[in-house]
Amino acid sequence: MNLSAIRVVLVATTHAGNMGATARAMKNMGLKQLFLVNPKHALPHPDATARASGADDILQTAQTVANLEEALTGCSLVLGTSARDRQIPWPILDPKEAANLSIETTQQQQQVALVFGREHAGLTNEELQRCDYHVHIPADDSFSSLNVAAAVQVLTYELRMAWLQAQKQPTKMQKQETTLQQNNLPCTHEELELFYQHLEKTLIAVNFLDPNRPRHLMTRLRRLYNRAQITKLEMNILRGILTETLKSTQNNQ
Ligand SMILES: C[S@@+](CC[C@H](N)C(=O)[O-])C[C@H]1O[C@@H](n2cnc3c(N)ncnc32)[C@H](O)[C@@H]1O
Repeated sequence: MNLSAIRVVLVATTHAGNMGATARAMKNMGLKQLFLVNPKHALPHPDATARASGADDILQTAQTVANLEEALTGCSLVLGTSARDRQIPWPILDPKEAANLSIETTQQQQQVALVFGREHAGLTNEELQRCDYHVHIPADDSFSSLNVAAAVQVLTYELRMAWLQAQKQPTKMQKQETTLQQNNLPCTHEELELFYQHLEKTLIAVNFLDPNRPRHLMTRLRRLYNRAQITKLEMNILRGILTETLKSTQNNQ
C-alpha cells in the first residue's frame, strides 16, 4: 500500500502557477508522481516554482508527456475528475469512494492515475471515456467548478485519509491527543495526598482552619474531593489556586 503508486495527471494546463500549486498539494499529502500532458508552459517556470512553495522536488521529477495515453502507461485504475454533469452514463464516485478504491488498488501492487482537466474546458468526452470512473467533488451546484489545484487538494486529502486509515495510523495530531489523554487521567493517590497537605496549609493561613480545633474539616473535605474523581488537569488548577492564595496571604503580612 503506497501513495507513491498513485500519480496525478494534469492535462494541458495553461497556468504554470497551477502546476506549482498542484505539486504543493501533492507533497502535503505524501504523493510524488506528477505527469504533465502537453502543458502550455515548460518547467522550470517562475510561477510554478513560486506556487510550489518548496515542493520543487515534485516539479523537478514531473514527467512531461505528449498525450494522455502516455501518462496512463502502466496504470490499472484511471479516475477522471469532472466538475460538469455530463451526458455520458459513466460510473461516478465521490472523493472518499475514489480514495478508498485507489488505496485498495495500490494494495494489489497496481498503479493508479487521477486525471485533472484544463482550466477553461476540463477534460474532453474522449478523455473522460478513457477513464474507469469519474470523480465529482460535490460542490455547490451554482458554482461547482474548483480551481484545478484545489480539486487536486481535495482528492489527495481523501487519499491520505484513506491511506492512514488502511494503515491504522492516527488521523488526529498525535501530540495533542497524548496531552489531552494525559490531562484527562485521574490524579494519583500521592497527588491527592500532596493536595490535601497544600489545602490544609492554605486553610490555616487564611484562618479558616484552626489546627487546635480542626472539627473534622479536613475529613469532610477529603470525602468531598475524593467523590469528585479529580483529573490531572483539574488538580493543576486546584493547586494553582492554593499557591496563589498562600502567596496573597504572605504578601498581606
Ligand atoms: C476549472 S475546472 C474545469 C472547468 C471546466 N469549465 C469544466 O466544465 O470542466 C479544472 C479541473 O478541475 C477539476 N475540478 C474542478 N471542479 C471539480 C469538481 N467539482 N469535481 C471534480 N473535479 C473538479 C477537474 O479536473 C477539472 O477538469
